[in-house]
Amino acid sequence: MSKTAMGASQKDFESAVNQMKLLKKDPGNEVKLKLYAHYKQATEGPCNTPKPGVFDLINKAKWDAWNALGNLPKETARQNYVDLVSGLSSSSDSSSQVKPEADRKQAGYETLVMTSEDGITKIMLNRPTKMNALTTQMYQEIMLALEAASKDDSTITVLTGNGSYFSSGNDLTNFVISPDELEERARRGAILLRDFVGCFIDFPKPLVAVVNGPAVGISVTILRLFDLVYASDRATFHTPFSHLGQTPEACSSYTFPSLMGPAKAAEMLIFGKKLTAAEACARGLVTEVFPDSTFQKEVWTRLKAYSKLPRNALRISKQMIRNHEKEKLHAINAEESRILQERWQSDECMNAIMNFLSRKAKL
Ligand SMILES: CCCC/C=C/CC(=O)SCCNC(=O)CCNC(=O)[C@H](O)C(C)(C)COP(=O)(O)OP(=O)(O)OC[C@H]1O[C@@H](n2cnc3c(N)ncnc32)[C@H](O)[C@@H]1OP(=O)(O)O
Repeated sequence: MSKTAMGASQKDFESAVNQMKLLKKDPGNEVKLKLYAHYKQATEGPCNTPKPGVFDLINKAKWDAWNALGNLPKETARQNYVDLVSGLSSSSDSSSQVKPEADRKQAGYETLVMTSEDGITKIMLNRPTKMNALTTQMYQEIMLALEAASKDDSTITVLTGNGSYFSSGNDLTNFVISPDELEERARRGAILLRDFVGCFIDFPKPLVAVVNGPAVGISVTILRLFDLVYASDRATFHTPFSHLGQTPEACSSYTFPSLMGPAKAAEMLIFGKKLTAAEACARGLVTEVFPDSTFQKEVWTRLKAYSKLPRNALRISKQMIRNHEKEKLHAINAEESRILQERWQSDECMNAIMNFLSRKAKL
C-alpha cells in the first residue's frame, strides 16, 4: 500500500519496529506505553482482551493504553507508531541509519521544510498526507524555526503548507492518551499552546502567511498575528471549536471581534461557520486572494519585491504597529490556554475527538 494513499506503509511500520530495537536511550514509560498501544492497535486492532487485575500494575497500564485507542483504525495506529519512532530516533544517538541526502530535511526539522533565499525565510508545514495537522513535535519545531528566522539575515518570514491543505489544525491524535494521563497532558498542552502563540505575538520581523489551501482551527486563528495573509481562492477558513467541545485560542477571542465585529466573530468562533477566501478577505482576516492557478507565482513575485525593501525600516514599522497590543495579547493568550486546559479534560471534548478518530465525524 502506498504511503501517499494510506499514511505509513507496512514497510515503514516494519522499519520503525526494527528501529525501536536499536534505540539505545530509554524513552520513558509514557512513551513506551504509547508505542505499545499503537503497535497492538496496528497489528491486532481494537483491544478485546480481558482487563488485567488491579494488582497486575504493568499489564493493566498496557491494557489501559491500548484500550484508550478505542476504534482507532489500524492504518492510523500504524502511522502514529511510525511518527512516534521517527520523533524518538531524531533525538537519539542510535539514529545511526542516516537518511539518504535527498530525503533529509534542512536543519534537522522532521515535520517542516525550512529554506532561506532572496531575503525570505520560508517555513513549510510538511505532513501533506495528514493535511499538515499539527503534532506536538510540529508545534515545537515551528517555535524553533521562528526563533531561527527571527535571528537570521532574511527580511521576511513566510509560513505555508505543503500539499493541498494549509493545515487541518491541531492533530487530534495528540489527545490519544490513557485517562490517567489526561490531567497532566492537558496541563502540558496548555503550556505548549501558550508558548507557541507567544512566539507569534513576539515575532519581530514581517510575518506572512501563504495560505495555499484550506485552514482549520488554530491555523486560522493564528492568522490575525501575521502581518500579511495571502490566500489561494481554494482556501477555506474553518474554526469548529464548539463541534470539538473546545474554545477559541491564539488570541482570537479578542482579535476576531475587534477585526470583524462581535456578530461576525461569533458566527465563526461559536458556531463554526466555514468561510471562503473571499469572505475571509471581506472580514479583514485575509489581505488578498489569488486564483489558485497563479497563486504561487503571483505571491512569490510580490514577496521577492517586498524583501528588497530596507530591512530595518520594515522591522521597526511592524513593531510600531504591533507593540500597542502585545501585553494585552499575552494576557489573553494565557487565559485562553487556561480555559482550554479545562476543556480538553471535558467529556464534550473527549467524545468529539473519539468520534473523529473512529471516523464517525468529520468536518
Ligand atoms: C497544543 C495546542 C492545541 C491547539 C488547539 C487547536 C484547536 C484546533 O486546531 S481545532 C481543529 C482540529 N482539526 C480538525 O478538527 C480537523 C479534523 N480533520 C478533518 O475533519 C478532516 O481530516 C479534513 C476535513 C481536514 C480533511 O478531510 P479529507 O476527507 O479531505 O481528508 P482525510 O482523509 O480526513 O484526512 C487525510 C488524513 O489526515 C488525517 N487528518 C487530517 N486532519 C487531521 C487532524 N486535525 N488530526 C489528526 N489527523 C488528521 C486524517 O485522519 C487522515 O489520516 P489517515 O489517512 O491516516 O486516515
